[in-house]
Amino acid sequence: MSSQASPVKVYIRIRPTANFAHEIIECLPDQQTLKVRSRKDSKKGKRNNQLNSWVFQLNGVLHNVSQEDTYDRVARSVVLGAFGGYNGTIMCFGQTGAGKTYTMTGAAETYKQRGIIPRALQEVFQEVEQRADHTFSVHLSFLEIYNETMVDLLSSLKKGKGSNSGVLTVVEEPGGGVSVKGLSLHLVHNEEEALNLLFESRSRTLSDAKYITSKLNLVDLAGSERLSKTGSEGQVQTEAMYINKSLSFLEQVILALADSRREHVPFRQSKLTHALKDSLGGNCNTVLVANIYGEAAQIKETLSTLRFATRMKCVQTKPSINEHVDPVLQVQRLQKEIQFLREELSMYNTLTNRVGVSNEILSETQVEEVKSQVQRYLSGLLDEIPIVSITQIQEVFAQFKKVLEQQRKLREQLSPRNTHVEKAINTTPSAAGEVQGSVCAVGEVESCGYGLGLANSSQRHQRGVSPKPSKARKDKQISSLSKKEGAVSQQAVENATVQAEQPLNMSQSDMTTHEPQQQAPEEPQKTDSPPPKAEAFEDFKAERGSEINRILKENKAVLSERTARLRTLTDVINATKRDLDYITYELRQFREQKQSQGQFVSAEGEPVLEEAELSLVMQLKELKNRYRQAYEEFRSTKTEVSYCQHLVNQCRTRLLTEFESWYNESFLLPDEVLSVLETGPARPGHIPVDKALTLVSNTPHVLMFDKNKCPCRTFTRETPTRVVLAGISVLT
Ligand SMILES: Nc1ncnc2c1ncn2[C@@H]1O[C@H](COP(=O)(O)OP(=O)(O)OP(=O)(O)O)[C@@H](O)[C@H]1O
Repeated sequence: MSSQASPVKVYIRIRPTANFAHEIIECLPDQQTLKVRSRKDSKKGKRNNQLNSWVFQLNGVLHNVSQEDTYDRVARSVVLGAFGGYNGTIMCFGQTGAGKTYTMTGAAETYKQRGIIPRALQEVFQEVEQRADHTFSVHLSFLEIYNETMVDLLSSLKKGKGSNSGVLTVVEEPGGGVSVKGLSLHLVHNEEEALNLLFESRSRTLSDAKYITSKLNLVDLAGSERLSKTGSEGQVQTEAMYINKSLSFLEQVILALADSRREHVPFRQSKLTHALKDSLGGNCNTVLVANIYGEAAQIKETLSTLRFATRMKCVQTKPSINEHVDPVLQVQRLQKEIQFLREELSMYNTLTNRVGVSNEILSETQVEEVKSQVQRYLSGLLDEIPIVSITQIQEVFAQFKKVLEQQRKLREQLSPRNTHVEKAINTTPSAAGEVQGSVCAVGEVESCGYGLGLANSSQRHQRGVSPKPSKARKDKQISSLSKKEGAVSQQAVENATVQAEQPLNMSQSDMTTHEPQQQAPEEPQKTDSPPPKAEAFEDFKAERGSEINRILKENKAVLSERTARLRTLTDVINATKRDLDYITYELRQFREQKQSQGQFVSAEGEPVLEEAELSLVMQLKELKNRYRQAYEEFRSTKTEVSYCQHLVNQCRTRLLTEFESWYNESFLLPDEVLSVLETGPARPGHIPVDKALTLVSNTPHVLMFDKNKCPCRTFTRETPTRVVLAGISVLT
């Protein structure tokens, strides 16, 4: 597919600060220009009052811009582009601590401050729902590039496609794209599942003769700190060097791409540039967010980030639709179309009051209805079985055959089990049973927005697959349908409630049972016995841990509020469902009665809808609307509850972890370790006691707690580069 060159879009995001350097950095009102003024370097001790100034023209300057607006301006079009078959990459670049993770992932503490990745996932699944006429599949991968090693952060999860638990390698694809061989792909069906994968560690997809695929790369790059500034040594220095090296390779690639005279672009120099090859130089809508500090002390890093951002603006990519042709999917598409036309026809029959006329394969409910008619006919309760369609006649014969078959078996069998069979034959389905079955079908609102009197496609009788489902299986299906698609289970709501309301009081058992990975190791003996943990925890919550404790409480309050809303919605849905069932039953009774009396027709021979029937139909419509709305709100609230639940868990874990470290440092660590901690660059309050104790024999300056709390990274100096890949396939 032909494509036009399009420059990479570049945004600057400034981390909020109370010390914003207004005299140095100026954001112009067009929200696209940044002016930076700086005094020239003094050379050889001479004073230099000359000013340098630079103007950076970008696609947007995000200064004091919320997470929501950042997503709207930076990411939305790229994410939606993926639905049109365009690959997309959104990445953050910038100095350590300038806000890359905040922009990509968001603050761990609040739902409102979630970043581009969770919002992109939410948008993806909202779109999937809205585009009911397409078939989608979404896969998720999570890749970390660290010291030139690629790590699959979801490799431990089962059911991942493509994982080979071996070394990951970047491979060039025939079409010019790249992919990471061995990286596991996880099929996700909804936002909740996707977020769970993300929280646990932290695409490519399907569908028509013409189907499109796209992948979204959401990249949180490592910090671009200058090595000299980190003052690091040993292991940390090695890591920082790797990170600097891969970022400088990135810069080289950008330089080469921005220079039209350069023929060779050194993509293969590092894993990062190789993996991002099609994002930087290929078929992709690419957006860069350059994160900077607004403070005078960071001006050198800021300038270097801004220069990188400007160069990136010169890079052109060629986004094009990834369209493919698949004959198997062509068949699927036609089947879908037939299904759609059948539904349309059935809808037409219902609206024109051609009651019972059906041109499609009978649903489970309709089969049950025919069965009941046959049984009533055989027992003399019904004089004749009205003929409405070919498929219905076939089913009538099938039911007769079934009865004959059962009678034959009955005659053959002499064992006491016969009574069972006999019972089964003579038992007509109870009225309640019938209502229940039909209600499930009618209560479910069709995704295309109508479907009066239609069962959901998943509930339809699939004769080709299973012509005669057993009674037991049918019962099971019916009950599971009523649970799954009709009434909303209280269990999910209750689970959330339990979690939301769980108080966080510390006892010794809390520390060991809830957070086994943070379990305090054997405590060293100090001469002064430390205070009881429960007591110390209360002090900690009131002082050092007050902020995170406050956030935890806030999140719990939000969680409780959303859970309560979920409960209310559950009640509304269940009540609406009951009403739906009742009205459906009434309508059916009414129609059956009407049919037995003969139909009213107009002068033109059209069936006439009586007032009572019309009223029932209108009520049904109104109830379906109400049901659909409540159900939609229920689903989004459920996702929100699940997200808030994760936040509460994270805060709880953080509070406990920080308390553990604080307790260890305050009461358990030997003085020599504490003095090392005071002089080294380790962040206070974050050193697990067992690790800290090894300080005595190690180089002191290599400690830094990784803010993402990845257990294997406790002592990494920098955050590694992380890439979330969401692959989307669309059957058009
Ligand atoms: N726009 C913002 N609004 C509010 N807080 C922010 C913003 N940007 C960054 N922060 C805060 O600044 C701190 C550092 O940000 P963050 O961890 O995102 O930096 P980073 O660039 O990812 O650093 P690293 O290179 O170490 O990964 C975090 O506490 C974050 O919440």
